[in-house]
Amino acid sequence: MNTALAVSATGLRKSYGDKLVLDGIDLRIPEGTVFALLGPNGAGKTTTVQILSTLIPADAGEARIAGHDLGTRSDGVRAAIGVTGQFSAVDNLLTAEENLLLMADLNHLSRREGRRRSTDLLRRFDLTEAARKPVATFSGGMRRKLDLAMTLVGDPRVIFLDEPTTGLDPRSRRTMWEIIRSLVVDEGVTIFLTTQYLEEADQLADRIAVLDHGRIVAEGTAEELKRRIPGGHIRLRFTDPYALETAAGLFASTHRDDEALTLDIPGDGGIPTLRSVIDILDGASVEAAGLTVHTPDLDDVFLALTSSPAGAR
Ligand SMILES: Nc1ncnc2c1ncn2[C@@H]1O[C@H](COP(=O)(O)OP(=O)(O)OP(=O)(O)O)[C@@H](O)[C@H]1O
Repeated sequence: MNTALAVSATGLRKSYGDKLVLDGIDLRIPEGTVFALLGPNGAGKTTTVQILSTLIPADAGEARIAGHDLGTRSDGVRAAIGVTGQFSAVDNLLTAEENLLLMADLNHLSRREGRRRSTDLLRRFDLTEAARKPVATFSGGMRRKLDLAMTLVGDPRVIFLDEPTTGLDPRSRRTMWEIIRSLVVDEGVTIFLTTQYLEEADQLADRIAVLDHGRIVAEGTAEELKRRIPGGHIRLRFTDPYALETAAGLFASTHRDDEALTLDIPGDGGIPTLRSVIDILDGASVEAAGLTVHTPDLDDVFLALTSSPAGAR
């Protein structure tokens, strides 16, 4: 029954001059999930976030965020969302605590409530020790954490994270991932994430949309996307060469490895394909010792679906 949508959009379009940046974007993001908008540089990710977070108007299309219409209730949208982006709101000259208290003021929290939230968030983001230090002395990872903590002061239901881990080292990236996951699991917030990192989308997102030249060229779970492109296969393992030989004769196109006693059959890892492979083996009374499904990784998906290769950036 969990069908409430945190974000829904139809036909979002945006041009700058005669450059078409978004060419009709449709989105449906259920509450309490992580959605990743994945795309190469210039695909239109930031523009999408800017429109959905009321920073810029769309030329056409409709959207509802946390139940509020973007066109007619932008104040309601703003009250329900948090945005952390490539241009962070963190003030370098202030301390972490001062930044948080400033946010509390901007959100009209009482002094007492502001202090309480700020102490809470510093603890939760492991910034208590650094609370009284100027942000100018912070590492990139600490700064990102503070940026997200500042967004949380307003208790948003939908959080837009525009490339939240770009430039972070692997350890800081993992810390951010854990924080993002805990926001969804513990508080049921909805995360709208943009990223150029396939691994990030794979790790975090319930659903991924691939944006290219202002259009969504594919959407699904990471597994669904991986299954959509060629390169996937089902690998059968046998214990004797005779079984391998017999099995190889049963399928039209295969790749066999006589030393490893394996046979690769091209195809997706969907249930119907698996069932038909097993049925064919059963029909010929050939017994396989093991079966594994190999799907291409998201890198393959990205390269296959986007016209400007990820590696060329
Ligand atoms: N204010 C603007 N005026 C003119 N063109 C713009 C403006 N903002 C964005 N664009 C253009 O729109 C296209 C999409 O930009 P956008 O920032 O949304 O892409 P992106 O997918 O977020 O890329 P990146 O990963 O580099 O941030 C780009 O070609 C960009 O040059």
